[in-house]
Amino acid sequence: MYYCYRKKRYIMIYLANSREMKSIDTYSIETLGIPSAVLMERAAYATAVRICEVLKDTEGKKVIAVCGSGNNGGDGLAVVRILTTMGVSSAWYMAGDTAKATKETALQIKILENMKVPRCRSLDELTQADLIVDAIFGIGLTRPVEGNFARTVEAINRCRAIGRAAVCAVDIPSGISTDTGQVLGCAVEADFTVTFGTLKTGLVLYPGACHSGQVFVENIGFPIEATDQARIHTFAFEKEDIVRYLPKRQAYSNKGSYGRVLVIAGSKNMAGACFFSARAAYNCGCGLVRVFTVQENHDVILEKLPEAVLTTYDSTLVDMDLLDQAIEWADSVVLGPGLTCAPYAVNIVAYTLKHCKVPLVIDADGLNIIAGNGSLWDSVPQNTVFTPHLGEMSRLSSMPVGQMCLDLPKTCREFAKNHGIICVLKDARTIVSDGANCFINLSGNDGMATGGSGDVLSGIIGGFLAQKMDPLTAAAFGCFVHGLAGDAARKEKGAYGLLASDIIQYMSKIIR
Ligand SMILES: NC(=O)C1=CN([C@@H]2O[C@H](COP(=O)(O)OP(=O)(O)OC[C@H]3O[C@@H](n4cnc5c(N)ncnc54)[C@H](OP(=O)(O)O)[C@@H]3O)[C@@H](O)[C@H]2O)[C@@H](O)CC1
Ligand SMILES: Nc1ncnc2c1ncn2[C@@H]1O[C@H](COP(=O)(O)OP(=O)(O)O)[C@@H](O)[C@H]1O
Ligand SMILES: [K+]
Repeated sequence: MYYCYRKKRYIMIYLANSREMKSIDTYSIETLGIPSAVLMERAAYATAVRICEVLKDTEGKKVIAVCGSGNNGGDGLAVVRILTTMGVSSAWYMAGDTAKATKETALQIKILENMKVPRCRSLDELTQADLIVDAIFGIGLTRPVEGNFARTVEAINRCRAIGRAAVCAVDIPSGISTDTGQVLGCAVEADFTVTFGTLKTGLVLYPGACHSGQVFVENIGFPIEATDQARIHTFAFEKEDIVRYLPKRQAYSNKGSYGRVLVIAGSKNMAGACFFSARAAYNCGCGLVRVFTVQENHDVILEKLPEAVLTTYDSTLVDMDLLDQAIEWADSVVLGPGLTCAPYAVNIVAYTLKHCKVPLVIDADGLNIIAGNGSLWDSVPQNTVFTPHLGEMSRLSSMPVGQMCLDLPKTCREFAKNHGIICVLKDARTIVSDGANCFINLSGNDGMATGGSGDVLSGIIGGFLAQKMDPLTAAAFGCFVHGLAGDAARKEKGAYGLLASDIIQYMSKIIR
């Protein structure tokens, strides 16, 4: 859960990487002249207040800050001073070399020494803490945590694991990469994180999100122009964005006003994929859905989704004129769920890629067919939305999954840029990119790791495309709505019993 002070300042949530965050810092300090000590004081005060809230009754409780020699350490030291002045028993431990302290951090050390605030000299003393402030590394972490630093991180994690102390991370848990959320060597596991100015990508991407606990985003006085000039390029939707982005309904309208989606999906014994995709397209408001599928699925689709228009084909002899008419009819096309990779399906995909002039979503076997037939790339229309999960992405890009996971936003952005498409890289935190900007989806849950869940997503994106949403927004907003519906379904049904059909059912609670 993310608490942002920034309400109404921007549409959507901004997610900074370390370069962008440093640019905000530097611009505020060097160009606008805000003293760095002022920012540090506000950061520390906000953290101290959150710590008091979490501890509730601070009487008899002890806080120890573990500090590095960079400005993250300076924040931790200032927290100790502020808590001390609030009457909270506090102490500090230097994990970094004091000789290397930045001038801001050196100043904080001097003040604590002047105030005679107790300094811990051994990691063993951490066991006396009720709450440990992790201020070893913030956005300045540049390499894996090793040696004494690693031992310090492990000592903090041990105190937390035995239930001795809660842990508050300052800005980001030490050891987590601000850019990728990866653990660099080892990382602190926090109960909560107080971060400054804006959310960081590393706080929401896994495994960083698991290490961060609850995240509080605090305003420490960065002016808006400092954020603007940093040109942050990663965003996330929040619930308030639903009404802003949802296609408007008009009283003076008819089903022709809300677009027609063609779902080219399903195969023998795979009727569910086209049903899920088509039903989800209807549920996000589009006017008409046509399903183009094998004749074996005729009865089941008519029974399960009588609202759909149906065109069926004989897979032993696909009538391309029928496909052509269906494509001509559509305002958007969803291609691939449950299609199989049989030769007839390859022909369908090749034909659709060549002749489709409306926005296109390619999912599942549509992706596998392109991965297995490289020449098809030549006919992929610009701005087509690709929705691979990690396995499909690995087949498409020939990159091992492990390598992709080291930097999912980069993998997604570069793939989109290289192919001129919109990439929806599906995972526990789905990333969407057009090659320049990135969206990280913050909705959804592990209950959605269930068959058919991805088919639902392709239908939602197709439905928004048919309603004239631009492809990047349709893809990113589609993921957000999909995840919110999954969250609503989980709330009532739990994670274990959650089915793809529940996601569809709960969509109408999210968009109304
Ligand atoms: N600017 C401001 O005024 C404000 C900043 N703020 C706060 O400052 C934080 C950023 O501070 P920062 O830039 O000083 O970096 P920080 O995260 O403390 O670490 C840098 C130190 O770590 C070292 N180091 C890195 N990796 C290492 C490793 N693996 N193993 C060992 N050493 C390693 C690195 O050493 P070096 O690479 O130079 O050898 C350097 O000494 C930010 O997160 C926020 O909390 C707020 O108060 C708002 C105002
Ligand atoms: N742990 C999770 N947290 C959030 N979303 C998830 C999680 N696991 C799966 N999902 C979502 O569920 C969907 C699964 O899609 P996909 O793997 O294509 O499923 P299928 O092929 O069964 O339809 C994706 O949108 C993915 O982001
Ligand atoms: K930290």
